[in-house]
Amino acid sequence: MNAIVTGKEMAQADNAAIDKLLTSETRLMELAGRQAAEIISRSLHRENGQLHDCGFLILCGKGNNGGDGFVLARHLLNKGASVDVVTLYPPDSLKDINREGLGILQAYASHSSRLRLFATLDDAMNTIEQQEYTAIIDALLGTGLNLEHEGVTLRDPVRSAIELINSRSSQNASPVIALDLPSGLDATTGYSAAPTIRADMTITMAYRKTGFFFNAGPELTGEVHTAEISIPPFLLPETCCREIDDEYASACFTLRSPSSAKHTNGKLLIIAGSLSPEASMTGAAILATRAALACGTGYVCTSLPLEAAAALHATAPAATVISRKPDALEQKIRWADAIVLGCGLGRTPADLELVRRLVTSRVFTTKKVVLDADALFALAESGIDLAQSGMQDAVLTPHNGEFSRLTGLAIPDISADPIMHARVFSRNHNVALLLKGNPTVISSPQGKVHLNTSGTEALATAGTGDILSGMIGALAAKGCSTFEAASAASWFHARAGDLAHDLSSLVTAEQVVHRIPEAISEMFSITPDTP
Ligand SMILES: NC(=O)C1=CN([C@@H]2O[C@H](COP(=O)(O)OP(=O)(O)OC[C@H]3O[C@@H](n4cnc5c(N)ncnc54)[C@H](O)[C@@H]3O)[C@@H](O)[C@H]2O)[C@@H](O)CC1
Ligand SMILES: Nc1ncnc2c1ncn2[C@@H]1O[C@H](COP(=O)(O)OP(=O)(O)O)[C@@H](O)[C@H]1O
Ligand SMILES: [K+]
Repeated sequence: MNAIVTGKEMAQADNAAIDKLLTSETRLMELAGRQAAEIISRSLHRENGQLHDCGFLILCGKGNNGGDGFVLARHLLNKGASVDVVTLYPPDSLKDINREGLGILQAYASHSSRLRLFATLDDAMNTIEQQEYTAIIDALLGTGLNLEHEGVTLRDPVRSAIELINSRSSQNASPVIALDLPSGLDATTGYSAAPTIRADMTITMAYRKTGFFFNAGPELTGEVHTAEISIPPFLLPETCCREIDDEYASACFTLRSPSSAKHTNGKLLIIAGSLSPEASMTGAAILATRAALACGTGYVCTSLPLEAAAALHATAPAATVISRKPDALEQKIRWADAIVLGCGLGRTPADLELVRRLVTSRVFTTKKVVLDADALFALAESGIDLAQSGMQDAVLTPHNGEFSRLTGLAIPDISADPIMHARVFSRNHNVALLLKGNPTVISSPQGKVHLNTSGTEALATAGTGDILSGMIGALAAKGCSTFEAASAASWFHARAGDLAHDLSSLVTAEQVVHRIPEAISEMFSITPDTP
């Protein structure tokens, strides 16, 4: 799984490369600029990587991001391009490494007419206005910018440079390439300053940054390429965020062994669905049950009001049904390898009491447990502290609204930094958390965080959350921890959504369930029977 890092983690890894691997900062910067030139020439589809017919404008700030820009300028020149470089700050305000980078360019300028150096934006304006560029390169700010909140105003000369780049790009269609990240974007949170570069392409150093996935990040980075600059993954903290991929998801999925039996292939209890004279939420139980069966679970038993049993049997005949009677439930809880609690359970006092009783009983808390929907509502209402109740391996699967109710945090605060909030919640309550969204964040009590960046608005329809709960329960029943099950299931769930319909706007929860076998079997090169 690829790492996705915060600004701080990236700076720590940069420092570790320098301190522990004895890689000089100059070498890292050289690799950054050189790799960026390679990526640019590849993306322009140039033969032999030569750029003789290309012209670039590079605007450089005073930090190391600007230093990357000086190195890039040199490598673009070496490939035959013409390059205009604007330095926004006087050389004596630059750090040694960046002054050296600029010094090399100044020496180049005395030999090459293809390089023009401008000491200020004003000096460059006339030239820039008359010139068509193959691309404009933003080397103004990188991971050195930290924003307290969205919309912090930047000062000149950076502000004018960003405004110039954005307006040039909208007038002349000169594509904008951001080095490391679009200037003005906070690498960690995805907050954007006023103004922030709107890039067509971002060439990020070593690892993608968490800010690319949240807040303004997704709209501003354009296509993201990662430049390999010799900062190996072992320099990253164990707990840094990882992106779930097909390899991870399939490693978490256990195929049945030839000698297996139904009771060794995962026994899952789903306590879901409700029926009253006023309303029915039987569908939630049916979707969760069908999703669990579609994941190849050996045995699925669903507890729901018995009047609804016929409806469940009509679409999931392989599942057994039990009532909500305490004795029957307790017996099945003992039997189960994993339990899903909450989808469409209801919010009556009796439902709240059921959840309270279960999450405080040892027979339940020692199982792998998935708590979703109305179980989360009941937890919030009862104020039960899960850390106290001693859940041994549980995952909660809220969307932002449910998480807000559970934590008292405002929804905008949650969406501003979901990774941080998920991490804190998991640690404080000793449970895994799957915070739904695009992307979905999954955190473990030990501080690990996975991001599921796959999936689209195909899943933005009622019932897909019930399906996800059933899938998590299935993978947990088959052997994964709830953290692994939540991570892998969210990936397969998203894939099933992708496969459900050519037009994502028309996807229904039913179609997602139908596609689960295909989403899983394509990982194992098995052709599923068409449902
Ligand atoms: N060893 C390293 O540290 C490496 C760093 N690299 C590059 O270095 C970048 C990070 O370099 P730096 O830490 O020097 O930081 P930056 O280059 O991102 O910029 C920091 C500079 O921006 C200014 N600044 C901060 N907040 C500002 C604001 N609100 N308005 C205007 N100016 C502001 C600061 O005065 C500082 O001089 C990375 O993004 C990457 O491009 C790469 O060269 C790879 C190796
Ligand atoms: N725009 C989107 N892009 C990707 N995934 C989405 C999007 N909208 C919703 N989802 C996913 O769909 C599921 C919806 O779950 P939930 O809100 O609990 O639905 P319900 O309660 O109706 O079943 C979650 O897994 C969520 O991450
Ligand atoms: K930049």
